[in-house]
Amino acid sequence: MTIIVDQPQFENDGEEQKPNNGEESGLVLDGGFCIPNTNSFGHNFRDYKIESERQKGVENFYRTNHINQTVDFVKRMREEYGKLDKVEMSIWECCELLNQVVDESDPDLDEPQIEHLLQTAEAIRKDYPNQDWLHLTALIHDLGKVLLHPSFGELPQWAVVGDTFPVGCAFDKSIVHSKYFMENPDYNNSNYNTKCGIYLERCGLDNVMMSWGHDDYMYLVAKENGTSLPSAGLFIIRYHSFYALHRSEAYKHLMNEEDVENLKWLQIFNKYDLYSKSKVRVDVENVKPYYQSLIDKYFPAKLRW
Ligand SMILES: O[C@H]1[C@H](O)[C@@H](O)[C@H](O)[C@@H](O)[C@H]1O
Ligand SMILES: [Fe+2]
Ligand SMILES: [Fe+2]
Repeated sequence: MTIIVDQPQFENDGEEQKPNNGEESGLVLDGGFCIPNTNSFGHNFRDYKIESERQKGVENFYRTNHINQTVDFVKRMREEYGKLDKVEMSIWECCELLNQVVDESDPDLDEPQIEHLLQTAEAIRKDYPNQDWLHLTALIHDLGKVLLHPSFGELPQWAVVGDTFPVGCAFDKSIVHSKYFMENPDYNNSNYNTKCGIYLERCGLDNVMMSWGHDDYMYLVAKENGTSLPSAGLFIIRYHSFYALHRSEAYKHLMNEEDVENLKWLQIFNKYDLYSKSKVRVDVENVKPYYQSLIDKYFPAKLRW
């Protein structure tokens, strides 16, 4: 594991970094980051087939998730949490609040959530020192998990964490533990169970309803609070759990051209999100001033959640 945890010295020319697609800038997808062979438990990453107590819990999690994430449920959640009337707090306060929640869907993570945020952000910062928006995106990508906290109504795990997928069209086989979709009421609904379902081909992911969880919620919070993060940053936040798309290439027929461009950044980001989960602790106080400066640049001091 090669994450440098001491505050790295980067030259910052203070210039706004515009995202572009990987091809134009000649970005290499592996940016020098070293992918470890095993997770904190000594297993392969995202191996959902291993026989273990933890995996039983994860499988049970996905069963409930796949049964309950329906078009109706997503509509209700979007409406309720779109009000942003639950809490008022800063981004950093939310990072700290997140330490009080546990993600039961994750077979790889065994650290407090803030460790994961900073490990991801520091690893990506090392390889892409000039893309400050990407560092901040990494820091905040999982903040939507505060939906598990009592001050947000303490939503159940299945409504907050785990991989996401579109609702309103057929569930793809590549989704983790996809057999449990057979028990989802939308599974037999002929409006919802075809390749495009209620959507048009190439309609753009912005027009597609994703299963409700921390991705879509954090996207909404960032957008509605007027963030100046570029569209690629918002795309990463919104679709980082959509493994069926960014790993298995399912649902590509729903993307428009902007999605295709943004997907390149998501695929870069994913490696850091997934493989930086390690026992190497980040010195939070040491790196906080840097991340606070990014928060000040891209967000208001207080946000509505
Ligand atoms: O279990 C994990 C975890 O909940 C992550 O935050 C999410 O982004 C992943 O997609 C999921 O597999
Ligand atoms: Fe996540
Ligand atoms: Fe994450």
